[in-house]
Amino acid sequence: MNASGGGLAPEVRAILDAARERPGGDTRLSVDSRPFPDAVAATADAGRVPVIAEVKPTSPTTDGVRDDDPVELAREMVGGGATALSVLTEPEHFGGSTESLRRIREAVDVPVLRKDFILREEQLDAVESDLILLIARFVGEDLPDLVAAARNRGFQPLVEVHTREELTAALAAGADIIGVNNRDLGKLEVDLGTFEELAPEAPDDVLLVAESGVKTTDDVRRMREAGADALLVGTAIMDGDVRQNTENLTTQ
Ligand SMILES: O=P(O)(O)OC[C@@H](O)[C@@H](O)c1c[nH]c2ccccc12
Repeated sequence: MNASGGGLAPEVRAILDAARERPGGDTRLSVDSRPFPDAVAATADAGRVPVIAEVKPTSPTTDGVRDDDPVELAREMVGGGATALSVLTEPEHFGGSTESLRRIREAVDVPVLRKDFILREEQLDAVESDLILLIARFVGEDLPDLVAAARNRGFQPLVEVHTREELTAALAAGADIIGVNNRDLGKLEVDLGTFEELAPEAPDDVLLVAESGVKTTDDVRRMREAGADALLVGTAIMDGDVRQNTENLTTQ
């Protein structure tokens, strides 16, 4: 299944339709990016859990909108020990903006991931970030070209997969940072077993991120035992005291 949208939840289809229309930047970016693998290694060496904390004001699977200043949320996440931040820039379904990302990246010194639904090369040029998300299912056969286009601009691509076939495609495209999304974009249901199933299939030199559905320190332990080098956590951090939530999940 690729960008045609077949087999997807209606919410996800709407997100993709909007993403297809979104313009890119006018000039090709050249980013001086903060190395994510070094940040992960430094956190692990310090005996903490590498967590990418996600600034996600809302989502199709969340009730309500969190309208605190995104920069303030980002600072609290870093204060709570986040190794990196993920910032939604999708405006219509996640309450994100490229402006939030720009301000956050200026305010913190950890690597920042741009979370959006990139489908075309020019969309990489909308705003600078350190990491950029490419979703294997949505970009289909364009994945190798987009990975190369992202790297040529200085971004570190994080390729998101959910199935064995997508993992194979990500590896063939040369991805070295791979996120396994525990959420099935067909039904929007979360199963931490997805990461457990796919992680053993990835070579050791790939940096593996467990994405979605991590709520408790038991979930953290489970994903780490299954081979997660880092965890991407949104909802469980955004819900309540952001700094405290981050601290709880980064302390092992
Ligand atoms: O809120 P959660 O369950 O902790 O999930 C975070 C993150 O993995 C999720 O927001 C996500 C994973 N892949 C995405 C792609 C686009 C937008 C959002 C996402």
